[in-house]
Order: sequence, then structure tokens, then C-alpha cells
Amino acid sequence: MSPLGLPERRRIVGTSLKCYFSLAQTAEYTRAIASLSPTASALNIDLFFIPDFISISPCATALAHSSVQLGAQDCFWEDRGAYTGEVSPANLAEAGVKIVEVGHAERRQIFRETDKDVALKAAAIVKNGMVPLVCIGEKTHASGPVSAAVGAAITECKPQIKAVMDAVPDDAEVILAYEPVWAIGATQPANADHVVAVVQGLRGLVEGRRGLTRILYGGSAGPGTFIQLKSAVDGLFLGRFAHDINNLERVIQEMGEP
Ligand SMILES: O=C[C@H](O)COP(=O)(O)O
Repeated sequence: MSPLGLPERRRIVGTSLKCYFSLAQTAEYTRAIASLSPTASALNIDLFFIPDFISISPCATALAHSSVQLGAQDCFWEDRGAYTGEVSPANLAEAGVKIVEVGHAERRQIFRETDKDVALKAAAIVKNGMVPLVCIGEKTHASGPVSAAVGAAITECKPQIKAVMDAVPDDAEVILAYEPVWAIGATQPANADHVVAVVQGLRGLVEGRRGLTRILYGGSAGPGTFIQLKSAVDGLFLGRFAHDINNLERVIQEMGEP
């Protein structure tokens, strides 16, 4: 807790493997990420790792003696029932998952997930004692003056955030990953001035919550990204550029700098 009685906002970094790796590659990567855990802990940084569903149980075993927080890429909003093919949040918690990602742009776009779906999932995640990592972001980069693009992004993110915050208790911990859709899978992250201004605006939307609310940036992030964003963000959500574990190590080191 901070001196004001607010939850402490430790820096946090992590990566999702999406659907990129085989089971064998994931197992090897898990061992590598576990080896970074003492460095992250020494630098007071939270480190999370989100493999595919099939790898969750073996990863939980492999990470048991590390401080790496295990994540899942999605879940359903019901714990039990006739929901063929869905993944129970209760089972994720039982498997040792601590963080569950919801509302990634790829799920919103390819699987037509709505803000309501994301909110139901976030509530189920909290109910099961885990932390929702909610992805938000604008679909396109508005042309024109910087302030117009920033305003448009905040306007588009606002209902995405509100749906979740209305569905979870005010004291629930939430991680927001600001990922401009147009910056995901790109060659470089979104412009730093844009991200800093948008995140400052998003911060205003969650001001006054009692629960710890950290805001990460994601979208082609890698070494060098955090340094440009650190006045605004609490950390990074990495994708492809963390596939090389040396890049993740560099990002952790950069995040450990004051
Ligand atoms: O889940 C991570 C984000 O979507 C970022 O992915 P990316 O860095 O490969 O663009």
C-alpha cells in the first residue's frame, strides 16, 4: 500500500504466446522465462507469462518455484455446465492461473466478442480470485492533429473500460492493456506521444477506484519501448518481440531503471 492507503503500483511486464508456439517450444520458453524470474523480483517487477491453454498445467508445474505469474489467454464466464469447448475460469484458478486476459483485439475481431462478453468474463475471473487483464484500444489511427487522434482513441476505449468496471467490484484488481489495434502485429509500436497522452486520459477514467488498476501498453513493443512510455504506463504487454527471450530480459532490465 502507498502512504495514502492506495494499492502500490509495481511495474509489470509479461507476454502472451498467442497461438505461435508448439508445445515443445512453449516448454523450452517456459524454462527460459523462469530463469528471468529472480532478476524481475530483484528489480521489484511483476512478470507474467500467458501460454496456450494446453500448456497451462505443465507451465504451472514448471513455474511453481518461480515468481512468474501464470496467465490464460481467455476463459468463459460460467464455471460449470453444458458449454462444449469453453474453458472454465474455476478450472483455470484450480490449475494455478493468476491472470486471465480478456478482450484481446483478435478475439473481438475474429470471434466477434463484445464489451458485454468481456465484462461477463472479467466478473467471472474476479469471482474466482484471479486478475482480469483487459485489452482495450482503438481500431484505427485517426488522421489529423495529434490531439484529435488522442481524443478519438480515448472515446473508443471508454465504453470498453466502463463495461468491465461496472461488472467487477470497485476494490477488484484490474490490469488494462492499452493496445491500439493498428499497432498490433506491426513493425514498431505506436508513437510514444500518442500512447502517453491516451494512457493519461484512460487513467482519468479509472481514478478513484479502490482496486489496484495498472495500465500497460501493448502492440509491437520490445526493447526501447518502456523508456519512451514510462511517464504514463505501469509496464508492457509483449507479443512477438518477446519470442527472443533476450529481448524480454532487456525489457525487464530497462524497466528496472528508475
Ligand atoms: O498480446 C500481445 C499484443 O497483442 C502485442 O502483440 P505484438 O507485440 O506481436 O504486436
